[in-house]
Amino acid sequence: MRLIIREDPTTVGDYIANYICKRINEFEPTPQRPFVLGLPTGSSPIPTYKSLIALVKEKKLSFKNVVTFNMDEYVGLPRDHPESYHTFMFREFFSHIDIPPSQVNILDGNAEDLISECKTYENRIKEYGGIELFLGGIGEDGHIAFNEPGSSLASRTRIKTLAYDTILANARFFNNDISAVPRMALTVGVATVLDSREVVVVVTGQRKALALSKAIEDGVNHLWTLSALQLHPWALIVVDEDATAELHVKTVKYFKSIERVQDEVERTQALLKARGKIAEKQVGSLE
Ligand SMILES: N[C@@H]1[C@@H](O)[C@H](O)[C@@H](COP(=O)(O)O)O[C@@H]1O
Repeated sequence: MRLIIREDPTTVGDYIANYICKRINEFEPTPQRPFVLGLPTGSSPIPTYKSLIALVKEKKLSFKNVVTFNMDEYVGLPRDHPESYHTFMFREFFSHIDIPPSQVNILDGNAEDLISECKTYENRIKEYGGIELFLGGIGEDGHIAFNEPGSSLASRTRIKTLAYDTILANARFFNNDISAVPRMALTVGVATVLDSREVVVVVTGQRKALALSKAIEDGVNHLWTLSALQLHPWALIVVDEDATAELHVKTVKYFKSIERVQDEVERTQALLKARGKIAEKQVGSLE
């Protein structure tokens, strides 16, 4: 697992957006072979979405051949409710980029048969060959998507009853009216996230600090479902300084040193590649 620390939520968003942009462009998606991207809601990914929108406007990135799968959706909230995740995603992201709406997948929390909705969602992900990169956010109790404490680490897309702490935390989006917050949600499971080829998680703010320390300094534990990322071969967590408040100083120093060494390796590789190209050109001009 890699941990990248940036100054504040804006620089975290810029880092993740550039990272995703690079991955999509390197993948060279086509209509036959789209890039499959998992996406979260919440306030934490908003700076990332803003930065991705800017990259699309600057023509550095296109979502024409990207297929998305959202992590979760409330049960019973009308689709056009201002706080449904469907409304959130179009308001904050999809309406501002060039993705065809037919390539957007969001769980339907109003489906007649919620169990079959969840099964179909898992199958649709499989039909696309799995998720290439899952971007996630976390709750204060360390939940990823809506995988509340105690969720099975082998869980799949399903109906989940929300923890009272999550209902309290999300009341801010419902005029602080706790009774207006839905009690249930549909969510991808921990195993659905772990199945993705790459997972990137955004964690910002001091209120997430305990969850971050539990997830990376303690062992794998279903009470902090983000900790399951320790089992993933390609996981990256991008955080701001505030979110590191509960980490040991040595943990922060360790991950910063890894980033420095990684940068050095990448600079050297770029230099060697550039020299190789120069050499190739010289050979070419002698021929
Ligand atoms: N189901 C969502 C999570 O997927 C999200 O990560 C979390 C964090 O929200 P915020 O970023 O606003 O703190 O909110 C909800 O619980």
